[in-house]
This record gives sequence, structure tokens and C-alpha cells, in this order.
Amino acid sequence: MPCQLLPICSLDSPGILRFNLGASILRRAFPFKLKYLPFPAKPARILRHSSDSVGIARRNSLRLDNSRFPSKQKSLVKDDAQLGDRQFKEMERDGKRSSRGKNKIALGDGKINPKASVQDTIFSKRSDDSSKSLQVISKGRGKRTLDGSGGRASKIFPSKRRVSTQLGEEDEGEDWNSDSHPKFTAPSNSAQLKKGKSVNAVCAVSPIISASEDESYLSETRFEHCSLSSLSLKGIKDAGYVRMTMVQEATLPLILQGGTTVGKDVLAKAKTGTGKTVAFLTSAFPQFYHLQVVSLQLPAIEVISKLPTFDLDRKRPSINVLVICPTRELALQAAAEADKLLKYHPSIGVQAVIGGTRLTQEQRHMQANPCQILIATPGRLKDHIENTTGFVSRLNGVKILVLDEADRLLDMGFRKDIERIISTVPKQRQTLLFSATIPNDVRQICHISLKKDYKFISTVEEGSEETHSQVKQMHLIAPLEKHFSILYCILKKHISEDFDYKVIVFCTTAMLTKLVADLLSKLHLNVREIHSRKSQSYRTKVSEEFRQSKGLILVSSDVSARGVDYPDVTLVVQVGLPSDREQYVHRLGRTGRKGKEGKGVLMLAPWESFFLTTIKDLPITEASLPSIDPNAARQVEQAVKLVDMKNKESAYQAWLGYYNSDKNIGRDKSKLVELANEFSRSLGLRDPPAIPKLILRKMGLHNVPGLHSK
Ligand SMILES: Nc1ncnc2c1ncn2[C@@H]1O[C@H](COP(=O)(O)OP(=O)(O)OP(=O)(O)O)[C@@H](O)[C@H]1O
Repeated sequence: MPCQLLPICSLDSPGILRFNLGASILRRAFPFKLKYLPFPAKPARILRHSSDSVGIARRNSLRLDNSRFPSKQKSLVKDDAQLGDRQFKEMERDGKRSSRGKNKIALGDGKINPKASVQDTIFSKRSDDSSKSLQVISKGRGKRTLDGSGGRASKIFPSKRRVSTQLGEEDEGEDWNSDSHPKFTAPSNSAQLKKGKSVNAVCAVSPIISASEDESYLSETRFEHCSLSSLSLKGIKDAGYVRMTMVQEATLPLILQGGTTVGKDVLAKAKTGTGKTVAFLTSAFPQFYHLQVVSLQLPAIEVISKLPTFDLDRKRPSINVLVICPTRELALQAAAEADKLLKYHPSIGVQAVIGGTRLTQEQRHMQANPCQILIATPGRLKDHIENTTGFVSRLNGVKILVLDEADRLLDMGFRKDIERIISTVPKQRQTLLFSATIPNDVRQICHISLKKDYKFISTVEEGSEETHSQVKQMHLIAPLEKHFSILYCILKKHISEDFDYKVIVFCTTAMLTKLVADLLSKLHLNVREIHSRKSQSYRTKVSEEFRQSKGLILVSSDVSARGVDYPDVTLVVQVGLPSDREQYVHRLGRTGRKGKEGKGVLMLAPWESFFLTTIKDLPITEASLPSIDPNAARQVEQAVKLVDMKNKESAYQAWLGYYNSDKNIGRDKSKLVELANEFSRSLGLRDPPAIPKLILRKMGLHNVPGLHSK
């Protein structure tokens, strides 16, 4: 074995991993021989499509055939980014700030109860039957199920049901397969090996441990123990879910207590990637019993169909379950999950309505395919409330309102829209708020959506962190001018260590995301980008591709920070200041899902290090600064030169806007401009780019020396 090719493992890496890493490299070099070696064959780079996970894409005829060959995939479309107001909107969306206090872990009747244990309170009001299941739960954490499935998602069946979302026609102009786009070229195996070798010694980031899975996120309770209909149970089983996750076990019995009447409101907190989506979707099932009865009462339907034309609106079923998600990707994902679970409820329709698509098209679609479950982003939902005929009367039927990522939705950025939406749904409803982070200020204002006697359920044990212990967290403080080289180093090292790497690099704004993606692809890394400046069809394609791929880096703004369930992400890198503690936790939560291992690196400049105090309770350790290989530094310098000037200008302006809105950094304007100009130098620019006067005025920077205006 050519040991000089093996990556240098950090001291805390178990010996066995060194073998695996070596094996991974050997597999690349000698794939034909490896079948004789006593370790499993290399997993496919592109995971086989599960029919359901691509349900939406399939319905919208988004062909992802070339995603089977990510390294050869073509570059995507031109960004439609324009400077000016849209940039402010992006910053508002992606760079929202809020000052929040530390979380308390609590549970009870809407009051913080630091002493009560989760299970005590959850099950205290249960019937005898439920307390039996409590005993099982308390004993059985982390054990395997009798059938050995361990509750893991296994086979997923194709669904013939309909989740619908419409992609705008204006988006169809992007040709995913067009030859006119420049190609991404992945490094050849041997080249990659060589480059991998060159960065081994310089990066302090230890290797990722291959995908072992901890089952502590699963409870011992099986779905069949819950009072769900046999059809719902069949759907759950087909989705591959056998045992409930801890949050499902904690919330479902409580939420379902109401049966077909209005049940308790619930505010639930559980760590990222632990099955909150299934928890709130399954809670909606009693609504389906009701709907099934209606659909069987054919005479009633007959009567409705004979109503005069002015009454035809009533033919559209009311929306019974309304789920609101902060991002489009998340809404699409929740709709796909609902579709999967409702496989055996053919009369129940699910539809996603999201921004970035044509409203009229969505309206037509809603009319043609009425749904009882609507999953929406707030802005688009408000558009429908204001512009779609009959929509408000359909919302009169809402029995369950779910706010997924509740703290984000109740944050100032969305608060007004949410209040407007809440005012259109009936007061007599059940409201469910779910998130991995519920800061105190959100607890203070959640009464705008919850009834007074709501239950707070937290599966994050008192005194434990909101992040997963199997995710190794590190931070790295380095001068801005070194950030690109260090990022390159970290990525190269990670790629060399883990053949099945799947990395998300989070950047502070959309334009910085674009710049970093551009830079990394010029460095021949296999990169995709996703942010709000991209069209929705592009975002959906990239998101789906990343979900199914391995050996890919997704450079993302905060559109992917919350909720998005990309399986097997091996590393999350956060470049620059996260907007707040919660955003740090959610971004990190894209790795280490479902008990898997993962790693997170937070890269800050020295003047951003104050952020570390907001996460000081998390197990984050300092990584030593890598000494940058001169060759890598040269490559980065060359690549920076190749990045389009327009791109650099937009990134500079976005940078200024983002940090200007940070209350720590934006307070001292002269210092801010100094730092911005340091950033501009890191882009290889001698003079900082000029910014339109109007924008400078909007930022309150029009008279600050050191800025160029145009
Ligand atoms: N009972 C279950 N058994 C096995 N897997 C499950 C179960 N419930 C959900 N999952 C899977 O767990 C993964 C994570 O679920 P989900 O995305 O709902 O997590 P989450 O808690 O909402 O995360 P986030 O806080 O990031 O939004 C998904 O792939 C989902 O299919």
C-alpha cells in the first residue's frame, strides 16, 4: 500500500478509519481489484432515485438523467441577479438578524418547567395503555426493533398520488441539458489523489467518520401502537417507517388525543434531522378519517355537483390542513413527504404553493386539482389569500395549522405575513409549531398562534445541547485574505479522505454564494450553487440533484439552512458570520441527520470571533490554522482572477449590506468600510468597486469615507 498517498488522520481518529480511508482511495485507483478485498463495494455516487423523493420533479417533467454523472454535468444557467432593491430583499430574506436569548428547555402547559423530565410530562395524562408504552420507551432507547429493521427508511414505493406545484413558464427557458453551458470537470482520479496528497499535511480538519448510524433518535414505540387508521399505517410502513423517532413518540399521542375534534396546540422542539416533518404530518391523519367519510357519502357529493353555477365554488373541498414553511425547498420537501404518507388515501390531495412560480398557473392548478392539504411559503400563501377567488373560503375549513421552523416564521421577517394568514383561518383549530430551536423570545410571542393551554414538548434533554454529539464541530479564525485558500484546503482534504463526500458550504448572502461557487468551480471542484437569485426551477433541480448525489459540493445561502433533508451530508462549512445562533444550529443540522456522523467547520475573520460567545455552550473546538500549501495558494489566486468582475462587484456590495445590518459590526461605519475594503482586496481588487449612490443612501453609508459611489 503506497502509504504516502494515505491521508494523515488526526490523533482522535480510530485506527479502523484509516483503513477505510485508504480503502476508499484504493477503490478509486484499483476498482477492479477491490471486489476481492474484504470490505463492501463502493456505494454508488448517485443514489438510485426513490420514486417518491423525486415525485415533484417527476410531475413537473424535470429530467435529471444527467445527474447520474455529476462530475460531467454541465454548468447551469446564467444568474438573473440584478443589483439594487432585489439585493436588499435578498439580504432581508437571507441575512435577517434578531437578538435572541439563550434557550431554556422546558415542557408543560405553556410555561417553562425546568424540572419536569420530557417523559414525565408527556405521559402524565395518558391512559393506562399509553403508560404501558411509556415503560417501553423509557427502557428502550436505541434498541433495535424485533424485526431488525431498526425503523430506518427502507424501500420507498412509487406513488401515484398527486403532490402538485407549478413551475412558472418563465423558468422553462433554462436548458438543463444544453451544450451551450460550460462544463464542470471533476478532477480525474489520479489527479485528485495527487492533489489530495498535497493538502493532507496542511489542514487541521480531521477526517469524517464513515456513515455509521446511531439509533438514539428512534424510540421503541412502533407506529402501529398509535391510534392511526390502517390505511395511514400502510402508508407509513411503505415509507419505511417502523419505529417512531423520539419526537414523533413524544408528540403524536398528545396531538392525536383530540381524535376528530380539535386537539391540543403543541409547540415542539427536537434536534435537526429527527423526523419532525412526519410528526406533524401524521398528526393530520384524523382529518383524513373525516374526509374519507365525506368522500364515501356519495349522495352528498351528488347534491353538491348539482348546485347552480354560482355555487360551484363549494365543489372545491376546503383546505383542512395548512402547513407553512419558510423556504420553497422545504415546502416542496414536506409536500413530497405528505404524498408518500398518503399513498393509501387516494381521495386526499396535497399541493405545494411556493414563490418563484406563476401565480396564475398555480391558481389554475388548484382549481383543477383541489387539495385538502396545502403546504405553502408565507409570501405566496398571502398572494393567494389576496388574489385567488374563493381561496379564503377554502381556508375556512382549516382544522390544523402547522408552522414548520416556527421560530423562523415568527421572526420579524415573516411575522406580518403570518399574522395575516392566521387571521384568515378559523380560531377553532389545532396549531402545531415545530422547530429545532425555540428561543425565549419566540416563546414570548407564540401566543399569536397558539391557544393559552398549549403544550410545550422538548426532546432535547435539559442541560444538553441543541446540536448532535455525533457531529464534530470546529471553528477556525483566520484573516479574510486567507479565507478562500483555507476553504479550498478544507474541501480538498475532505474530498481526499471521503470518496462519498457530500458538502454544503454556507455563505452569508446570495451574491457571496454565487462568488464562492464560481471560485470553487474554477478550482475544478464539483460544485452546485443554490440561493434566492436563482430561478425556482433551477433551485428545484439543484436541490434534487444534491439530494441524490454523492461527491458534490453545494454552495448555498440560507435557503438551505433549515429543514432541508439531504441525506448523508458529510461536512458543513459556514463561511462568515451566521445571522444568529439558531441559524448556526440549523445549518450545522444539515449533517448528522438520523443519527449519522458528520462534521461542521465555522470559518470566521478575527473581528467576527465575538459570535463564538453566542454558541459557547455548544461543543465546538478550535481548529488550528492550516499552513497553506503554496501551490494551493497560487491556484486560488489564479482562480480569484478568473472570477467575473461583475460577480465581484455584486459580492462586495452584498458583503457591505450584510455586515452593515449586523448590530456589532455595522455600528461603526468607518470600521465597516475598512473591513469591506479588506474583503475587496481578498477578491484581488486594488480599488473597491463603486456602489450606486441610491444603494449607499439606503444603507446609510452615503457619507462614509473610503467608499466609491457611482
Ligand atoms: N420514524 C422514522 N423512522 C426512520 N426514519 C424517519 C422516521 N421519521 C422520519 N424519518 C426520516 O428522518 C429524516 C429526517 O426527518 P425530517 O426532515 O423530518 O427531520 P427534522 O427533524 O424536521 O429536521 P430539521 O430540524 O432539519 O427540519 C428524513 O429522511 C425522514 O424520512
